[in-house]
Amino acid sequence: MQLSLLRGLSEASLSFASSIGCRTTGLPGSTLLSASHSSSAAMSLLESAKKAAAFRAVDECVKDKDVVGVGSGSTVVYAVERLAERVKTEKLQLVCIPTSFQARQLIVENNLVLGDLSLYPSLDIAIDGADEVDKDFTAIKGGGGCLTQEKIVASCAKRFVVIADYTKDSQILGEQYKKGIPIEVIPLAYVPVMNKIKALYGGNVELRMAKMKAGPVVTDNGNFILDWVFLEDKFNWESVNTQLNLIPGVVETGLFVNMAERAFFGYADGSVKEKTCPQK
Ligand SMILES: O=C(CO)[C@H](O)[C@H](O)COP(=O)(O)O
Repeated sequence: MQLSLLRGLSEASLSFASSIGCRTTGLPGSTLLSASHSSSAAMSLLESAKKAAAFRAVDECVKDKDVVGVGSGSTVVYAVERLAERVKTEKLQLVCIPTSFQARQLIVENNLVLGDLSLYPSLDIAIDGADEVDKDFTAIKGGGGCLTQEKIVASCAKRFVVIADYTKDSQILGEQYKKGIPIEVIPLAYVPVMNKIKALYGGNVELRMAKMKAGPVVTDNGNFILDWVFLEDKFNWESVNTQLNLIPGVVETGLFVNMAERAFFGYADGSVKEKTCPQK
């Protein structure tokens, strides 16, 4: 099946499912059933793609005695699953460094050895998901709000490897991921930071709101997240990242520039597109 068709199927069924979620009365049961079936079919296609990327990356990039940075998000769940399988079957000795509360839980639940940056400040490899990766290997991260710890851990690793499904593989940032650049901020500074970003670069900046709690999302570090939806497509991301980090109150940005060495993009049929950064 063509990729665009797969993506269309996935998006159409997901948006249809969410639209009927608001008005389920009056729809015949069979319509609901088929909508939820096509929605879960699209979901499982994406899950297969994530799993393929994660398994391939762990198999190709992790070796015995590595200190491994464990990223956050739904794709990383499969990477941890594969790490645990390899530890069991191949008796690998690994130490895993988490990038979030979620990653820590995954490491512990999968009986992997948990470390931290004070004990292991130098990592062999960090494996993490991404919201989008452009042709220059610049990545947007932080869709799950864990960008600061993710960037710290990745910066301590000799190799930073991205795992993602095919929908994250773009020519330019913003081509597919429309939610903007996540930026972690100290809570008291969020309005001045929003105003400064808009004055510098235009676009729209929003405070990320929680879904199951009143008020904003609070990060693992006790901070807020801004999402900057940019309008231009010709930014020099290295310079933007530097400038954003100079705004007082900004903790870190979700722009990962010159960090990833390899990217593994999985497809629903189990195949994986591997890319290596030419600059690395
Ligand atoms: O940066 C992240 C969390 O802060 C995630 O890695 C990113 O959002 C991708 O997540 P997923 O694997 O669920 O698509």
